[in-house]
Amino acid sequence: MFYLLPIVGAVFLAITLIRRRYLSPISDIPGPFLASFSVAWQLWHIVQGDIDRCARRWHEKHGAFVRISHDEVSVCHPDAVRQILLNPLEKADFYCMMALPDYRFQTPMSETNPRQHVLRTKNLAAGFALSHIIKSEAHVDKCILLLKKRLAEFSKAKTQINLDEWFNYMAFDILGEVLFSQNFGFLEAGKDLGGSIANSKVLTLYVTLAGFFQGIHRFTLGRPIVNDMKLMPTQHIFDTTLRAIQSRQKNAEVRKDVLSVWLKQHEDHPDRFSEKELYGCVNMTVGAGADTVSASMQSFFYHLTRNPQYLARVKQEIVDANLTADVISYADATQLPFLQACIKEGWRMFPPVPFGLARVSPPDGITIGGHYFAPGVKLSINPHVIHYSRELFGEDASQYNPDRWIGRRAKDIEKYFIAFGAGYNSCQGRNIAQLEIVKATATIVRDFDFRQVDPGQTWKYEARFTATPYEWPCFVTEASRG
Ligand code: HEM
Repeated sequence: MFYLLPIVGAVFLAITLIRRRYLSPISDIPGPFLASFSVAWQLWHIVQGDIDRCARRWHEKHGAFVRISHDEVSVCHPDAVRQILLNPLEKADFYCMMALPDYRFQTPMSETNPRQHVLRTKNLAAGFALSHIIKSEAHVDKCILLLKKRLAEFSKAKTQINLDEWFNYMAFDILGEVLFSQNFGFLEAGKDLGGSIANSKVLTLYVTLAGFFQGIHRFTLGRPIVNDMKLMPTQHIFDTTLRAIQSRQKNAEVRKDVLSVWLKQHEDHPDRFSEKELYGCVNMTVGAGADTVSASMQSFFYHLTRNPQYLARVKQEIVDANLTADVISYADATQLPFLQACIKEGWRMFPPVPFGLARVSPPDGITIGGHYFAPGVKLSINPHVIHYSRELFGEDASQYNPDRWIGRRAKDIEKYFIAFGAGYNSCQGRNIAQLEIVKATATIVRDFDFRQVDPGQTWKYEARFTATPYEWPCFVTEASRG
């Protein structure tokens, strides 16, 4: 009898593959061959780290819709953001993987139901509000000052610097100040303490891949016991968070930081905001808030270094505004329209989340651009693909041009700018990101000049759920301030 098993298995597999390829409601959508019956195409390009560029090439060839797996269509259409992200559609089950370190630690990010998501988000809203975050501005300044000190040291020593590392240290330390009233000490030490940064790269790869195999994940590394015994190979980032919380408990100078607001929320509503959820949310924030900021800072300087005409304009704008404080204030920096345009163009050219934000077609299905998608089909929007669309951003979509964000044209393209996502699931840390990025870019572009060691070298990066460039070493010099 057992000899029949392989035959039954092979027949079952063949039927599944044929059904997926020829009889699925998305069989008519063009796409890579492997994607027509499996998730193999996505997995391969996640491992390769080029899923953003590959998806873009397929869209350039086939237009608005590309089938990127047996049950998922990548969409790049003028109505896509409005109909997919701004509509309260369920998120794809991929997001369940975002409960970290394991499923007991649910967060808004891991919540796929839009109504439940709104409830979970409410617990965090007061902590993430700009009116609250801005109270930490002086402590953000401390970190930027320390970064400036380090850059000045590199300038004097005339040694090359890897900006990916230093911007990551800054972002981590600022997160520490804003969340826990104390930085992590990365800028002071000048190194990746405890391997947290290196580790978060491994975690991103693991989470992005395991999102497709959650059953296996839950029975293996996602089991609570694995986490409780600290066997998770990507444990460092959680340990970093836990250590920060523990050291905060002993800190006599704790301010009204983000954690204090969330702890109060937990005390007031332990039923709807459990201790596990609180810890999950802190993990989520630490995990989401460093490499994305490093990527943004790098994109700003990388593109300006290669476009000296825009660099000169941004510097002149700061000179004209007569901003002389050691660290430019948020209020002042947000009054610099060309600086803002350069930051935004940096995000457009390099969205730190260059991955398909996947939602599920609702019970009645959905029609986009005249094409009907049956209930249950996954529809995803990749910020990289959207941002490089000539149809949406114009013929010069692949060129760095901050001027596109100034004047009348800006309003037309604003609705397609999705570096922070859009709708109910959009980035909750945006205020923190903007506060630090606006201040740090304004201050550093005024006070330093960067020159690539090899000006012809393009940076490298691997696109997974997030992406952070590396390998474009620079020399830094202190700029004269007139
Ligand atoms: C420029 C830097 C950043 C960019 C471009 C960015 C972008 C994004 C994107 C695209 C999403 C997911 C949207 C989706 O899946 O539909 C997201 C989610 C999120 N981000 Fe950010 N992010 C940045 C910085 C930060 C920072 C600094 C923090 C925290 C301090 C943060 C916290 C979060 C959180 C908590 C979520 C989950 C939102 C939810 O599910 O409700 N992000 N971010």
